[in-house]
Amino acid sequence: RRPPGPRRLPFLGNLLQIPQSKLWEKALDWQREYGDLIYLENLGKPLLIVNSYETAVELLGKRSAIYSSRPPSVMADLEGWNWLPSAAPYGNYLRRARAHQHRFFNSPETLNFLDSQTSEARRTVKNILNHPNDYEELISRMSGALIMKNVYGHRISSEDRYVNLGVSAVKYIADTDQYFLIESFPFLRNILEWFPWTNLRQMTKDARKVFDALRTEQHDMLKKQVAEGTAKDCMMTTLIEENTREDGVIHEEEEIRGAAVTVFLGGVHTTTTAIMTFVLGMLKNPEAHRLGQLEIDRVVGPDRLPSFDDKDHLPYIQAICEEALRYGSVAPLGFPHYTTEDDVYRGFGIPAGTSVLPNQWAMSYDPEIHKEPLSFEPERWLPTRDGRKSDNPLPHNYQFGFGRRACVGQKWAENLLFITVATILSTCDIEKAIGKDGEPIEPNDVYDTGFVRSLGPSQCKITSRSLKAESLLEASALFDFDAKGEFVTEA
Ligand code: HEM
Repeated sequence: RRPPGPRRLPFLGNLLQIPQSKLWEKALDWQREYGDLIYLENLGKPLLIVNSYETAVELLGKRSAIYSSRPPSVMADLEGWNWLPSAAPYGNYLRRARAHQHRFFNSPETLNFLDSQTSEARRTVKNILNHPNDYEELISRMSGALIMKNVYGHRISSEDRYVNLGVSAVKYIADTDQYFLIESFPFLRNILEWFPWTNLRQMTKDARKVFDALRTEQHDMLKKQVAEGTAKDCMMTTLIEENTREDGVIHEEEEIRGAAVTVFLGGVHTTTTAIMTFVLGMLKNPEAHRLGQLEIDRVVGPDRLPSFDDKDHLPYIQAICEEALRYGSVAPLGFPHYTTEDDVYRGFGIPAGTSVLPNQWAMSYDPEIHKEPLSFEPERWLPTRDGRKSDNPLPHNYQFGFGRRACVGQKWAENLLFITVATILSTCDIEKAIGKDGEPIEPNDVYDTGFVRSLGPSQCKITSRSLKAESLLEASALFDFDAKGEFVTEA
């Protein structure tokens, strides 16, 4: 007996009922009829959508020994990205690559990149005040610049080759959905490759070039710099230095390469969407904007900019960040997990080879859980006057995935979100723009519907709060700051 779900047709299964986009919304509709587990089959391939946090923790967390693989992908082989650890099946290669990622992103060394996050956030806010209409581009550039600096010690240029490679790579991975026929019937690949109008052969050739360049270029340059003693402090320098044996061979070199590229590909769009959602939230809810500024003024005051040391004293800012993670629901269906053994849950059989999708969007938008889910309300995450806290799981506990595949960059992303939100609120006013008719223009609330959502800019006014704020930002563009907000020199 399979878990409940819409009726399946012979051979096609649920192919005709599965929508082309926003499957997460359809799955929440289905919940009324079938409960929080929805079982589907797509041309014979089993698919399980998990709508509730509790069940996701039960299956993907507590039973992670058998729920932690990724579905095999023919397109990953064809396009040459099957070496990315985030796409790898659960096993030793993945475990070793994740250990390298954790070595840098979740060890005390994490503290080192707090400095660069503070500096880059300040620099970016200063640029936003100079070019408010470009705020989306500047926020995206900030995430990219920081990842490149932290991972490869590379300062990006305005037309950076590696950043452009990253954008193309993410697009190739996201577009693989279009090739579901090849995924379902791998033998078709041989036929379709010869059909000139599918352009498959050329497309996969171009994709391979992109992924090959990502795999080798920065890595090889870093190796050279480490050998010459000119490498900057960053994840790759740390990993290469620590893993180079006496004979010069780098232990687990493939895992180290893969670990770095996945972090680069996984970190930029996701963090950008979370920060863009914060700006949207401020436009949707001016009272939240006002309360955030009041808290910053009380805790930080007008004579300095916020730093990570202030975090524990800024509960309202933290609640704004939680709400940005909920509202943005960056990866609405997470990344697919894949079962490696048969399992039984609540009396239902879940076969080995099932793709399991945690519906992180439903966890954020289920109206049975969140009152008025379409409102941006940081108050949801604050204790009430009598000290009662919300019973709902905090978005940072589910928006970054589950179990042994959970996001390795969570702390990094949460920190960048916090310091950007705090810096913007301490120095800028964000308001709706006024249209020709004299009425405020409603912000852009429509997300792109890829497997990682993105949000374009709104027409809005971003202005400086005071001359003092401007001069503090001006000074930060000239100097770097450490995690306590003290000036430090670049050396
Ligand atoms: C708001 C920002 C972010 C969100 C919402 C997010 C979300 C996620 C989610 C949902 C997954 C899949 C987890 C699963 O399979 O259960 C994931 C995986 C991953 N994320 Fe993030 N992420 C963010 C930022 C970052 C950053 C900044 C980095 C790197 C610095 C990063 C690196 C990764 C990597 C490497 C994986 C693959 C893990 C694996 O397959 O083993 N992410 N992320």
